[in-house]
Amino acid sequence: MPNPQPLNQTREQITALDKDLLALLAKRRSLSLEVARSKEVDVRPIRDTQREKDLLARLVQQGKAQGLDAHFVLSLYQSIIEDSVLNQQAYLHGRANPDTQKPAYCIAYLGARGSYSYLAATRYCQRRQVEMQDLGCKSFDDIVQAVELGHADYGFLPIENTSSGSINEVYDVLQHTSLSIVGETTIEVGHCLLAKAGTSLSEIKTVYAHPQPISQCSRYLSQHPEFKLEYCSSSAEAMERVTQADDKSVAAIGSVEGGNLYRLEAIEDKLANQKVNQSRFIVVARKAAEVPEQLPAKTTLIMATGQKPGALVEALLILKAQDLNMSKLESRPIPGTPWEEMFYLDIDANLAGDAMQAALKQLERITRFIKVLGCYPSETVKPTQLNNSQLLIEPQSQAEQTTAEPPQTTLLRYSKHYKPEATEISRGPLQLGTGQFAAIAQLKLPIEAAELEQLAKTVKACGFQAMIIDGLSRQSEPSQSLAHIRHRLNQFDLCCILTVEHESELTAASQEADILLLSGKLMFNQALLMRAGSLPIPLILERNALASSEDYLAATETILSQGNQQLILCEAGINTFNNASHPSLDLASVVNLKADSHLPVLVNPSHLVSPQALPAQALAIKRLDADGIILSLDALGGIDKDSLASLAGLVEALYR
Ligand SMILES: O=C(O)C(=O)C[C@]1(C(=O)O)C=C[C@@H](O)C=C1
Repeated sequence: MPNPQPLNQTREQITALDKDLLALLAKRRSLSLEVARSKEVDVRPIRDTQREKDLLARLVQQGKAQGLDAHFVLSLYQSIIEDSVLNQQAYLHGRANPDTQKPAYCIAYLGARGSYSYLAATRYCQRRQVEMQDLGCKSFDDIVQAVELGHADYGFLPIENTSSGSINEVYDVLQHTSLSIVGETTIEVGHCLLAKAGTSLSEIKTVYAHPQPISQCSRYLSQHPEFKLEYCSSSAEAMERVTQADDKSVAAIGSVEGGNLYRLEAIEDKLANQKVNQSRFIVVARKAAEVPEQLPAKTTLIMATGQKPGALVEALLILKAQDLNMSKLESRPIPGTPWEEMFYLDIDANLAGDAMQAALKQLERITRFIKVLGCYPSETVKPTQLNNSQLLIEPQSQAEQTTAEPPQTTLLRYSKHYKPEATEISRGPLQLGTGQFAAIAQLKLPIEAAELEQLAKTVKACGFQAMIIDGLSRQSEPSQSLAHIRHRLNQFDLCCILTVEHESELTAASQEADILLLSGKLMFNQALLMRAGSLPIPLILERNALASSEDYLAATETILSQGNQQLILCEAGINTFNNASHPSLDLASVVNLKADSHLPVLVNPSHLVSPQALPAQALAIKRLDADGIILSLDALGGIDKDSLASLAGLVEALYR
C-alpha cells in the first residue's frame, strides 16, 4: 500500500475545500434572494415543489455518479432549500412591512445572553441581517411589558417544545396583551452538560438548570442520582452560576453555543429524552404585520364560545366549510372563571385572504369573544421528498409497477363514508355514541375489597357510569379477583372496564370485563389487535403516544376487519413532535376523529393537564363533541374525601 500523504497536508486541503464550499453556499444564497426579487414582481409563491423535486432528483443522480450516498445528498439539499425558503420569506416579509427595515432590533427575551430564547432571537436577526440589541428579562410578563412600553421592538416567547409540550404560561400571557404575533421561529435545543474547562463527569455533584431542560432531560438525569439539582430562572443563570463557582463540582444544562459565551465546555451532550428536541418561539410586536400572499401564512386567534353544547364544534365547522386547516388547538382556563375556557387556534391561512375573512365574520356571530393575535409567515418548511426510484434504490421496472397500481378505492370501515350514522355502544349504565356525555373513573390495582366497595359507592354518587381498572398483573389471583371486581362494580351500577396492558392478560380480562381497554402500549401489536377484533366484547383502543393519526386509524381498521364493530376510540395524549415523557392533549385530533369516524371517542386528560386546569379542559373536551371523559382517580390527587368532592363538582358541571 502506498504511504498516505502527511495528515496535516490532507487536513489543509480539507480546510481549503470547506472554505470554497462555504463561498459557494453564500453565492447560492444570494441567487436565491435574486429569485425572491423576481417572485415579488411576478407575485409567485415562494415554494415551487416541482422545481425542488427536479433539482433533488438530478442532484441525487449526479451525486451517485460521484460515489455519494443518495440519502446524504437528499438531506443536505433539503436543509439548503429550507434555508433558501426561509431567507426568501424573511426578505419578502420585510419588503411588505417597510417600518421593520432598520439596522438593529431591540429584542426582549427570557434570561440572559446564552439562554435558548437568546439563541432563537439571534437566529431571527441573523436571517434578517440586522444587528441585535438584547434585553434579557426575568419573566414572560416582563418581556410583554418591555415591548408594550416601547423598551424593545420585539419580544420572544417560547410557545411549545417537542419534549415538554405547550408552555401554558405563555398562552395565559397572550390573553391580556395588546401585542400582535408577527413571526415564529423554531430552534434545535441540543442540551449539554456544561462545566469549567478540564472538568470530568465524576467531579460533578450539583447541576444548575431551568425546570424546562430538567424535564426534557429527565431520562439522563435519572441515570445520575448522584447529581443534586438546583432550579434556575433561565439556562443563562445556570451557566452564570457555574462560571462564578469556586470549584469544579458544578455543571449547568445548556447549549454548546450558550456555553461558549460563558467559556464552559460540554462534557456530555445529547442529554434530551428525545432525539429531536426543538422549541418554537413566537415573536410579538406592538404593530401587526402584513404577510404577502406568496408566503405560507399562519393566523393565530383566541376565542370563547357560547356556553352551550356543541358551540365549539359549530365554530370549527365554520373553518372546515372555508377549507381552512387548523394546525393547533389549545384550551386554557379564563382566570377567575373556573368553569370557562379560552381556545387558542393556529390556522394555516393568511388573515387577509377571503376564506379567513369570511370565517372571522361568521365566528364573530357565534362566539362570546374573539381576537386575532396575529398573522405571520409560517416557518415550517416541509422537506420535499423523492420516491424510491428517484432515490435510485429501486429497479426501474419495479418502480413502474408501483406507480401503475390502481388507486385504492376501498372504503375504510371506521369512516363516516362507510357508515354515516354514529356507532352506539351501550353496556349497563354506560351509553356511548348516543349524544350523551359519559364520565368514567379510572383506578389502579391493587386495592382491598372493602376499599373498592366504598370507592365504587362514592364514584357512583359522583355521577360516573363506569370504572376502568388498571394494573391487572398486580393482583395476586387474577381470575378470581377479576370476577369479584366486576361483581362489586356492577352492584353499584357501574360498568366494569378492564385494561389490558400485556398480551397475556387478554383472555382472562375478556371473560370478566363488560368492556376491555387496550392500552396504547399494545397499539402496534398487530396479532393482539386481530385477536381482540375477533372477541364479542366492546373494546376501547387507546392511542399510542407516539402514533400518528394514520397509525391509529390503521390499528382501528385492523380490529374492525376482524368482525368486532363495538370499538371506542380513546385519546390519551401524544407527543407534540414525538415525545415519550410528557405527552400533550391533542384536541385537534379529537375534532378530526369526530369529523371522520362514526366510532365513539373518549378522552383521558388525567395525566396531561394539571388538576387546576382540569375543569376547563374537561369542558373543552365536552364541547368538542367527544362522547365521554376518563378521569384517573390516582392522577387527580388520590382517592381521599376532598379530591372526590371536587371530582363530583366537575362531573356535575359536565352534565349541566
Ligand atoms: O427556484 C426557485 O423558485 C427558488 O425559489 C429557489 C429554490 C432553491 O433554493 O433551489 C427555493 C425554493 C423553491 O421551492 C425552489 C427552489
